[in-house]
Amino acid sequence: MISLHTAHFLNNTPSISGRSFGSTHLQRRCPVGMVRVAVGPSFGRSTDAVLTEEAREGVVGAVDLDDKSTVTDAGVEDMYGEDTATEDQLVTPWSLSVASGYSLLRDPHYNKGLAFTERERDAHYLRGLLPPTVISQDIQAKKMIHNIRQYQVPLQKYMAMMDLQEMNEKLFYRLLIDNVEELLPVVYTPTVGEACQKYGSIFRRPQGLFISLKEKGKVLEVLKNWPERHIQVIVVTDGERILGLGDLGCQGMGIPVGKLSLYTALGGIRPSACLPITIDVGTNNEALLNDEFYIGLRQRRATGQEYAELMHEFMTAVKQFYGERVLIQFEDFANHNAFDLLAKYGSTHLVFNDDIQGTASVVLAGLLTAQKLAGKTLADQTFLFLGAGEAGTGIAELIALEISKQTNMPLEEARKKIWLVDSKGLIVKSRMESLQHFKKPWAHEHEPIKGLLNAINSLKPTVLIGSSGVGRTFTKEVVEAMATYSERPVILALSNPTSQSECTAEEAYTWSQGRAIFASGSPFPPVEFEGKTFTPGQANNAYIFPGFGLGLIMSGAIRVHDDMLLAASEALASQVTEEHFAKGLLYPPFKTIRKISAHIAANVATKAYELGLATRLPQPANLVKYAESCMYSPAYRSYR
Ligand SMILES: NC(=O)C1=CN([C@@H]2O[C@H](COP(=O)(O)OP(=O)(O)OC[C@H]3O[C@@H](n4cnc5c(N)ncnc54)[C@H](OP(=O)(O)O)[C@@H]3O)[C@@H](O)[C@H]2O)C=CC1
Ligand SMILES: CC(=O)C(=O)O
Ligand SMILES: [Mg+2]
Repeated sequence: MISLHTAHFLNNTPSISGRSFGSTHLQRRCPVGMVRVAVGPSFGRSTDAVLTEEAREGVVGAVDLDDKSTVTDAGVEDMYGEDTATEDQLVTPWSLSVASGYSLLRDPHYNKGLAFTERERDAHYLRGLLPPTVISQDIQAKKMIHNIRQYQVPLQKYMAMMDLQEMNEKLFYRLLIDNVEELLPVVYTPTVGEACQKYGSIFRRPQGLFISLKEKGKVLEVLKNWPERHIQVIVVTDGERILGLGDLGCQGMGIPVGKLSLYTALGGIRPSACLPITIDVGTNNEALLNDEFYIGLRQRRATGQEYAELMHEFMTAVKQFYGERVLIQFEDFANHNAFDLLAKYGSTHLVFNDDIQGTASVVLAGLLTAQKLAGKTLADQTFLFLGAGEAGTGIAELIALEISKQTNMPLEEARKKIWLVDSKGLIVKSRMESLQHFKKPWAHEHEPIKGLLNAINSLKPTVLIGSSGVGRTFTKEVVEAMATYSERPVILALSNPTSQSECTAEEAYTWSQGRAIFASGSPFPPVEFEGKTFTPGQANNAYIFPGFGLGLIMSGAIRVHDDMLLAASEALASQVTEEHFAKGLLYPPFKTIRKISAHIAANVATKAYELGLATRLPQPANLVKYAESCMYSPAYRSYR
């Protein structure tokens, strides 16, 4: 029923390079068994297919590989033997190596839907598979955004966007790039948080790679299952601290997927170079363990050596398979692993912890702007954090580094301007023995204090930063106290998603009588107060990581250095114009994010060259232009 051909189909195939998932997979895993086969009309007559070793050996009962007489122009029904095989018989999962016809329409990377031209419809066996009309990507984008706006429920918008990503990748990115301010809250915080919570229920098709304890000893094999070889950025989570929502186990996958879609839309990294990964070592979330729709391992989290061994195997396999220059972004790990992973792999791999380093860089950028708005230098301010974990201590350290650079003050001295409160109260010297290592630099001489308000009244901070993951902790009393000690208090409610935000924009402005300089991790709409409109900024690492990653990739950097974070902050702050200042904005609007990312990338790359960490030589003359020229475009390509 299937006849084997070789040379004929080599000459006759459409020349789009093969990218369909299963086929590249089979080609890589079964190079010996790869032969070309002619397949029936429903899959396009000139497509290449890949035949596995098993198929050649005749494991598909209904397929006679040696019978050359049965392929006809009329086609052969049940050619894969799926209908006739009984449930316990083996069936070969056929796949095509060159997308054409029906499979082309189902390949999100190449699909253009109704935008396929008449010529392409002829050349690629699409006749009849599409209705007659041909429309432009502009019209497609207009229709899609109109449809998405019809949904009232954010999660429905999220699902519509995910469906689009799986159907037509270029249209997805076109929509996201053109409507970034509207769609960022859909594909990213806050909606991505709800999507992760409900991931099991809304799960349709797997995205990214899942590496669980079951794959221990086989991680390299798992990486080989991914259809792309030229990976430049991996975002990896183990799902233990998803935004401020806690342990969501395997369902944390929504975060790497979302972050990587921003890498492409905001930073211009090609989608095929991005790989989302979730490491599943179990979950301690009882509700998920008892949820019949839960998609992850049903066991409590592995810790200690078992955890470290899987992570080490993963890190080793990634470097072995993708090389020294693949960027591994750690995302939403719990702090008891995050700091150790960064320290352990920082000197051997190109690693970046977004929650520690990306957040630090974005907040520092906002503070550099705020120092102009408030008319004070960083060294003039007193900083108080609610939350002393990854975000809190990461930001604190970068502020101290910047103060030290600005004033030549020793780092130790600069740190004394910064205070942190954790779940047990103010971090002070007398708690030193019991403190986790990342809190120790912040244990200053002071009497113990319980409660944020007491800490504010004692320390009289001018900058208050929320990074505890606990919502509604900046109460009216807290904001009013901040406004008592400073004419222009800086209040940053960083915790995500919106439900965990320390306060709303409206609360910050009204309780401070319009004097607060405010930004939040998740977006809030503008606020009217006493006839004036206040536009809150979004202090979110999404401003930094896409451009930061682009800078590393385009310079071929092999390690991340703190000075690169400072360089990224300066680049972001430099994009805030007088017009933005006038509106009290700490950050430039997201709608110019690609330009912002190009500047961040250029500054980061410059630093990589200065530090001797860049391997792409010679250094391009104009790094901003070079960054722009590297960026992915969602415009459709013409297929020959
Ligand atoms: N806007 C942005 O770009 C980013 C925002 N975030 C957000 O920041 C939040 C925290 O993230 P991260 O730092 O990684 O989390 P961590 O778990 O590392 O840190 C949380 C910290 O908050 C403290 N904490 C918890 N509850 C309270 C409480 N009731 N009162 C005082 N302190 C408390 C914890 O105290 P203890 O140490 O005693 O347990 C810990 O120090 C999350 O909501 C996350 O979404 C994170 C990264 C980027
Ligand atoms: C923004 C982000 O990285 C977080 O909330 O974890
Ligand atoms: Mg994060």
